[in-house]
Parts: sequence; C-alpha cells; structure tokens
Amino acid sequence: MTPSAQLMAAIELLDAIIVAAQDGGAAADTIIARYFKTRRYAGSKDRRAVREHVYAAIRAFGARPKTGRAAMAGLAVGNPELAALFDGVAHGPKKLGKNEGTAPVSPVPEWLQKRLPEIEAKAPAALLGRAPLDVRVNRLKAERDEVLAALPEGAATPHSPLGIRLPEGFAIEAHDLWAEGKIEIQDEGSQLLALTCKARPGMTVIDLCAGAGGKTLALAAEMANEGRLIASDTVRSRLDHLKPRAERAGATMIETKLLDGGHEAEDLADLKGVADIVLVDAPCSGTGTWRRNPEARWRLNARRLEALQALQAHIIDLAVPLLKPGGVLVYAVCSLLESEGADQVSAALTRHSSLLPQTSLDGAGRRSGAGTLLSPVTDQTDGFFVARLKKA
Ligand SMILES: C[S@@+](CC[C@H](N)C(=O)[O-])C[C@H]1O[C@@H](n2cnc3c(N)ncnc32)[C@H](O)[C@@H]1O
Repeated sequence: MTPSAQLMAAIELLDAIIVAAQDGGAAADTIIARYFKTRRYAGSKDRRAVREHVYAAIRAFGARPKTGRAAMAGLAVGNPELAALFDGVAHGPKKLGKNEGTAPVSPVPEWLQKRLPEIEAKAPAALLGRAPLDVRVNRLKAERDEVLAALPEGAATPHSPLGIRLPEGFAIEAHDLWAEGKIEIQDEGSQLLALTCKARPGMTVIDLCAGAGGKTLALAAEMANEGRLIASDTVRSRLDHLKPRAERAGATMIETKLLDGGHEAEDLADLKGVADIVLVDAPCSGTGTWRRNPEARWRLNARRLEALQALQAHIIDLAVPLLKPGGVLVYAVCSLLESEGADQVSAALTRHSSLLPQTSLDGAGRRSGAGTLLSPVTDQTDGFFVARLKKA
C-alpha cells in the first residue's frame, strides 16, 4: 500500500471506530482485526502503519471526533508530512481543503478534566502514554528469581514482589514461560490489588466481579490452591475465558458462578455469611487504563458514568451480606475518579455501619478517602483505587 492508501485505510477505520464508540459497538482492536481479515493485500508493514495512524488519532483527541477524516486532518495541522499524504490520488484521501482540520484541544475530554484529581489533570500525557508490559510470576509454578534469570530483558517491578516489567511490545505469549503457566500478563497495579486482599490458604474467598479471572488467578496462587475460591460474574463469555487460563496456571481450586443480572442476591444466597474475603473489582469508567485502552474516553459520557456508579453501589450492597464476621470487603476500580473510588466507599460506610476501613496497600500509591489511589503519573501503574473494609 502507498503511504496515502495507508492513511485512507486509517480514515475508514476511524469512521467505524467512532460509530462503534458512540453506539457501544465493537472495540477498536476488533474493528482493525476484522478490517484486515478481508484485505489480505495489506502486509505487516501496512498494518503497522495504519494502526499507528489510528491510535495516534485516538490518543490525541479527548473528545470523539466527528469523522475519521476530521481526526486525521486535525492531526495533520502542523504536520506537513502527514498533510502531504492527503494527495487526492487513487486509494488516497482527497486533498485537504483550505483551513480544513482542527488540531486536537486536549487528550482528556473537557467534562472529565474537571473531575480528575489535580495531579492527573495536570499530566494528561502520562495517562495516555504507552504502558510497559508487566507480568506476574505464578507462585503455584515458579519463583520470581528463577523467572528473572530466564528473562534477561525484564526487571523486577518496584512494588509488587511478584512482578517483572518487560519492554513494551515484548512477545511474551510466544515464550515457554507463558505457555507453561509460570507467568501471567498483569499490570503491577492489578497485582497489588490482588495482594491487598491478603488471601491465604484455607480461606473462603469470593471474586464477585471476576470477569476473565485476572485477579482470580492471582488469588488462587496466594491461596496455594487450598480453601474455596468462587469466581462470579454476570457475563458467561467472560467466565468461560477463565477456564483455559486456570488450566494453564495450574489453579485447580476455582469454582465459577454465573449470576443473573438483577437477581444476583438470589444466586448468591448459598454464600451468605461464608466469606473471609469478597473482592469487588467493579465495572467502572476505566479512566485509570487509558494507556492500554485510550478509546474508552470516546465511549464514556456523564450518563454512562452515573449508571456505572449506581451499579458499583449495588454490587457493594450484594457483597456485604456474603462476609462472615471479621471478613473483609476489598473494593477496587480501575478509575482515578473520586466519585467511583473514595466517594463510593464513603457512601458504603454510611449505608453499612458494620464496615470499618482498614489500611490498604502499604508503600505504594497515595491516600484517597478511606482507600489508596495508584496512578500512572506517580506510580507508573494503571490507575486503581482500592479500599479494605472489615465487617465487625
Ligand atoms: C473490572 S471488570 C473485572 C475484571 C476482572 N476482575 C479481572 O481481573 O480481569 C468488572 C466485571 O464486573 C462484571 N459485572 C457487571 N455487573 C455485575 C454484577 N451485577 N455482578 C457481578 N459482576 C458484574 C462485568 O461483567 C465485568 O466482567
């Protein structure tokens, strides 16, 4: 493909990604993969170049652009090399009109800028930079020193005792260590969050919003496969992904429980009062994970955020009755917004007088209300809020 044809492909893809973000359709990565499936003539260099255009636009524009052309024309402002690719020849985009293109204003949507903590609001570039590749050593199968010796490209993560940081783009899934289940791809922030649960062998632990089980696997390793570990979620396909991952990791103790959204309390009735720990890794805005998922900014709006906050409170209320006396609720969101973190916990403490906040995350992050906030700006992890609440 010529460079201008690559640009045209990026414009077409951005059109599809913009519509999908607006209508809750497929993720950008899925749209890109589908696009190239039907265009076998595009080689790996073409794919890389097109992807780079697409993600440069997604990272630069906090607010969703109107069209793919508007996005790329905006990026071309002050970039004569890119502007020259609007050459009007076959398979390329037509020439830029006079004054066409508005440069991106901010990588953070205006309505969200005001809601971010000051530290993050002042450093939007760090929220949208490229994330390193972190892996967690699976204690069920290996020790960190042994894995570090086999991975000279890696370095121990600063906070998690199980983490190894690799250069961005490192092909870890092609490595024997991954195939053997000795390591799992997991951001250091997620690792710390799982460790904050302090799950131990013999305990009963419920991972209430388990998804595909990233944290469940970490909990199984902390529990050395002894005790009870229940992974629940309302989406079957997510729980289905957990099975092969658990097999690879040698995590044999996990029970899965599919919940019927809206009727979760009935589905969880048999677990009332049994849990030493309930982890609520709640659905959220994802404002802490823009480095990996920058397109999330184009999907979020104030109404969606409000709905997520209501769901978070609902799931906390489902979790509390599952705790035994002395049990701990660990509430977490991959968000930097106080409304989903500190405020959510403060409201939960008001609703549930049996809960008492405990210290979470020694040595990493900063205090945020009754919990701790990890941030890409100050901790070089994904952004996470986490709080430990003990039931009297
Ligand atoms: C942040 S994700 C969890 C990620 C997962 N813990 C991990 O480490 O990979 C939130 C999950 O909550 C699930 N969820 C949404 N509503 C729920 C509900 N009412 N009860 C339980 N889980 C729910 C979503 O399907 C989603 O998988």
